[in-house]
Amino acid sequence: MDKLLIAGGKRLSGEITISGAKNAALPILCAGLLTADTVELSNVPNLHDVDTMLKLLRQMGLRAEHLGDKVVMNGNAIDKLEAPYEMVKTMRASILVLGPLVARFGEAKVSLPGGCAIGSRPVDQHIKGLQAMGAEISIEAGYIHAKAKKLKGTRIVTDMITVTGTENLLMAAVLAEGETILENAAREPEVTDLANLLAAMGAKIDGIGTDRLVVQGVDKLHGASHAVIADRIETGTFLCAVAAAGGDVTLKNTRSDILDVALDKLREAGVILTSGPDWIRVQMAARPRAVSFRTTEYPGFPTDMQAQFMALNCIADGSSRVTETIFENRFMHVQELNRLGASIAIDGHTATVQGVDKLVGAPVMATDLRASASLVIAALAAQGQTLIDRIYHLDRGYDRMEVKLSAVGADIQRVN
Ligand SMILES: CC(=O)N[C@H]1[C@@H](OP(=O)(O)OP(=O)(O)OC[C@H]2O[C@@H](n3ccc(=O)[nH]c3=O)[C@H](O)[C@@H]2O)O[C@H](CO)[C@@H](O)[C@@H]1O
Ligand SMILES: C=C(OP(=O)(O)O)C(=O)O
Repeated sequence: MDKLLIAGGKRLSGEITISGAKNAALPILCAGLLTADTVELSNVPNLHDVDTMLKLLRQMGLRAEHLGDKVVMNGNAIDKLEAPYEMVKTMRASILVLGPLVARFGEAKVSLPGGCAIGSRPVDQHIKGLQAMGAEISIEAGYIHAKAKKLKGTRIVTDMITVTGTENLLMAAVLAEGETILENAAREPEVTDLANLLAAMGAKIDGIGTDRLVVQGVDKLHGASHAVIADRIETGTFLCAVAAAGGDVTLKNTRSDILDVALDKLREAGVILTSGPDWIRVQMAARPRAVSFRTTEYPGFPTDMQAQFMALNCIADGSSRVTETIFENRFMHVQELNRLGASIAIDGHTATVQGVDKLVGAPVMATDLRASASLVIAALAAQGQTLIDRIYHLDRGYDRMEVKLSAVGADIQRVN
């Protein structure tokens, strides 16, 4: 099993090119199920989750070629309307085939994802929305069976803001009969990216980028070309890495306007940031100042950046409070950070971090995707060597992270 070996204390300097967003690419690949025509994608990140999604879609009959950052897919021969447990258990985003399959083929059988390291993560809102659109849904032997001759547009108010729930219902609504209104919709840039692709495929969607999506169903969608939006979480992760290790790095092929709150927090921590339309430069020469925050839905502070900022707070001057409001169990990195010498105490949904002068390398274990990223950041700032085990979590969502970090001077290697 691969591990990362990091010798900390190196300043980072140079350029890193940011990949396309995992959380946009995954729903966008599922949108290939919605048409018999060809959809051409660029800026697709090279990630395990993308490979898993392509494997799932291919076994449904989608033809997909994947070369570099390009995917060309065609859905004119879909013949298996099922997402098996073996795949769904390795990637929760597999649930995103549910809406497109029911909308285009009137039927789907998708394994229930179950909980994961960060929370119980039910999909009741996906089911509630499809039922409101007329789908008959039963749960049997761990599978969601959904059937609808033709989905019918309606007004859906989800109980909470859900990212993949909004995406699933949006992909269902574009081929439903009549008007669907999605109230309380997620506004994450990845939802907007999916909506923009659907519009390019002929979907009629008003309110893109807002919390009220109004969709007029069409009989069919056609092919389109689309470049996946930059990964704001990969961007934020490298920004935190430079903030923690010190240095001067320019991130290319990314955007600052989809990371506003995280950038404000970095400035509060003492980081110098400058940006242009497709780049962000990060400079850090001092010890970071501690910053407190609460995770919330976009455009608030992203839960997917919580662990990385926690790592930064570990070596900051002062104490901070970090409150996680989206997932009930997203503090698994705390015990591992404490193994490196951090001083973090958890009380319910809030972690209090007392900044320490130094972290010292140790063997640690990655528990989920962003927890892994936080350990990499802490290891880059720590004295001595850190060995991070179970980095298959990291590979789910980061495109060659160790290669990108080595190129800016980090001492990081992948070992068995
Ligand atoms: C592939 C993808 O895009 N993953 C992202 C997506 O996950 P995901 O879409 O799974 O997260 P949601 O936005 O759905 O979850 C938000 C909250 O709503 C709850 N909930 C959600 C749906 C539902 O039917 N019932 C329910 O109770 C969840 O348990 C959680 O507490 O958004 C999360 C929140 O920004 C991010 O951390 C993930 O990186
Ligand atoms: C939680 C995440 O992803 P997923 O929803 O795929 O588990 C994430 O990207 O941080």
